[in-house]
Amino acid sequence: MRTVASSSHYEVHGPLPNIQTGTHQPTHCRLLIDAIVSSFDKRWRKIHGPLLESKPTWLAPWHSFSTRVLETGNDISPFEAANGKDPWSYFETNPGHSQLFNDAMACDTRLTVPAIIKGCLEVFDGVESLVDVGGGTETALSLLVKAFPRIRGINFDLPHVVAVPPKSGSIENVGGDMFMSIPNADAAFIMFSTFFPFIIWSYMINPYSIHCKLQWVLHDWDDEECIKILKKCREAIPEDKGKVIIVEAVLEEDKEGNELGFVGLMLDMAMMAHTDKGKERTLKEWSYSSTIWFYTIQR
Ligand SMILES: C[S@@+](CC[C@H](N)C(=O)[O-])C[C@H]1O[C@@H](n2cnc3c(N)ncnc32)[C@H](O)[C@@H]1O
Repeated sequence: MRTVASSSHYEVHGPLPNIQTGTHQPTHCRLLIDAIVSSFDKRWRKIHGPLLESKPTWLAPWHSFSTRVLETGNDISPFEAANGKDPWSYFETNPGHSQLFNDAMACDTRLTVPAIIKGCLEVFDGVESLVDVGGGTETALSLLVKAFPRIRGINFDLPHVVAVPPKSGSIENVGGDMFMSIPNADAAFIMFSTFFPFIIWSYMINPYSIHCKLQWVLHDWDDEECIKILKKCREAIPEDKGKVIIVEAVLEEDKEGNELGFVGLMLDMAMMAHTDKGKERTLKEWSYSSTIWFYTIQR
């Protein structure tokens, strides 16, 4: 077992069996986030998630949720059925709601990125430039660049998201569509804000040069769409080195009574309500890739 982090806040467990990678030995560390969880109640009041979740726009999809579940071949998400557009198009024409969504994402990010920095420090070894794919309003990158001042950060998101005034002068903001093209960088990061448990996948091409980051983005999309996004990430990073870091929730199978199992299921339902084909995935579903270096961080 390789120890990634050990402190009073984090407990490191051994590797999971049956996870194979190509050339690199997988590392699996479970980190207990006591500090964050214990302060959660206090922070909750400052978290924008409940504000977002209680908005009529966000609540309406749940009223047609059963139709989505019961009717096969129903490809329009309850969000689109209720609001006439998919969330990303809706946000484009509703700046107030867009800001609320981005603030909610940023709140989650402020909880999880410090845990990533503390628990998975070596993932960022040797990283010189990092593009945060679907990075929202640059919260994750601000924290990462502060922790690793050598990193040149590129925050990449839809044009209307990066059009809001940047938080930090040190991060480059680029607007675009990740299905078309992703700005070149040493590393890409994909994260779609959510609560624990989450998983960091580090697609290893070269262990010392990280090139792409995706944080909580892939759970918005089905497998085919994820493959398209990942191919664009591959094009964005240098051929001979670099990696894509993916931060996502992981559903746990066969864990009856797991107190946080319900959180994953709740997120899975939220994806069903708010996105066309998004879903949370189990460890088995994430394990299809052949060369993975990964960590899970879990309460
Ligand atoms: C759930 S948010 C995650 C934000 C951020 N990664 C975080 O963890 O807080 C998903 C992000 O993907 C962005 N997004 C959706 N479709 C996109 C596209 N086609 N190209 C680029 N970004 C996109 C959204 O605007 C949003 O900021």
